Amino acid sequence: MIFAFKIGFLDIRWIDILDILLVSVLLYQVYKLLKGSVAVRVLIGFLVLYLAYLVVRAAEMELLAGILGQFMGVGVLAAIIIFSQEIRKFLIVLGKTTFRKDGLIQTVMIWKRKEAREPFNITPIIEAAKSLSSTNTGALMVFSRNSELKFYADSGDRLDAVLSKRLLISIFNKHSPLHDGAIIIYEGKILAARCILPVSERDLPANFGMRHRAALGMSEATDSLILAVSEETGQISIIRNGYIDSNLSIPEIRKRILAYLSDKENAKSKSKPEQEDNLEVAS
Ligand SMILES: Nc1ncnc2c1ncn2[C@@H]1O[C@H](COP(=O)(O)OP(=O)(O)OP(=O)(O)O)[C@@H](O)[C@H]1O
Repeated sequence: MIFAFKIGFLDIRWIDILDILLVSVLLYQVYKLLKGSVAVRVLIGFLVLYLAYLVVRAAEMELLAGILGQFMGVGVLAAIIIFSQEIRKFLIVLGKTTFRKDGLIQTVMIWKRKEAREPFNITPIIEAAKSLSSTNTGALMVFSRNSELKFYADSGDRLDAVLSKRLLISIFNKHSPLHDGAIIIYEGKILAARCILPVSERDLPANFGMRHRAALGMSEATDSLILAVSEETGQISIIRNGYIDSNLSIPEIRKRILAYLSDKENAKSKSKPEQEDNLEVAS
């Protein structure tokens, strides 16, 4: 056997290094696929349990290793059920890139391009939000920076439309067949309208209705930022990571959206509140 080097009593082989590299690449790809969805937390939970199992087994703690081993066995089956949608998506992506000419190179190029992504022009959104607010027209806009939020986009009508103030106002016009539900904005386009968002179970002040509850639920379940315009008050709110920020000035709204899109948010708006029962509504 050819050994690469030795750490203490451990003989590291070249094949071990390759093994570690491949597992790292695989884990990173799975993380990228799940990033932005609640499934990533479940995945981290599984990984922590698996690491604990390896440590306990190496320490020869028979009883605990047995219990964790049983759990891991069932865990694999449970993971397949929990991640069935993601596994399907992963296999589709894999199939698409493998069978395309120079698929792997193309995939790497796409990732590289996404790393260097610049935020798009959000002026039409800001202008539309101002106009919707002044006419007390309810609106719900979900911004996503790293995924199409396919599960949610599929619940509505696919548009793939170029952003414009007039289009946004038309969509949220009370007589428009597209006005109900949320729109999803991704890479400078309106991906879909009439999307159904997950609803938060938390207690909210009476002045917030279903629209804000759905915005809050979406911010808890995904890595998105949501802009909501209240139908009653015309107030514009930014919802992110389980926080609702109302009464923001227009420049502040613009700043928050741009910071989110360029991944330059400050720690406060990124982090979760320390106390779960805090009412995370800043107005
Ligand atoms: N789960 C959901 N996903 C997406 N949109 C939703 C959801 N629930 C409600 N909405 C949107 O909110 C709209 C209004 O709901 P409702 O009348 O309860 O809110 P509201 O009292 O005007 O809300 P708010 O005060 O939060 O603006 C619905 O017509 C729909 O467009």
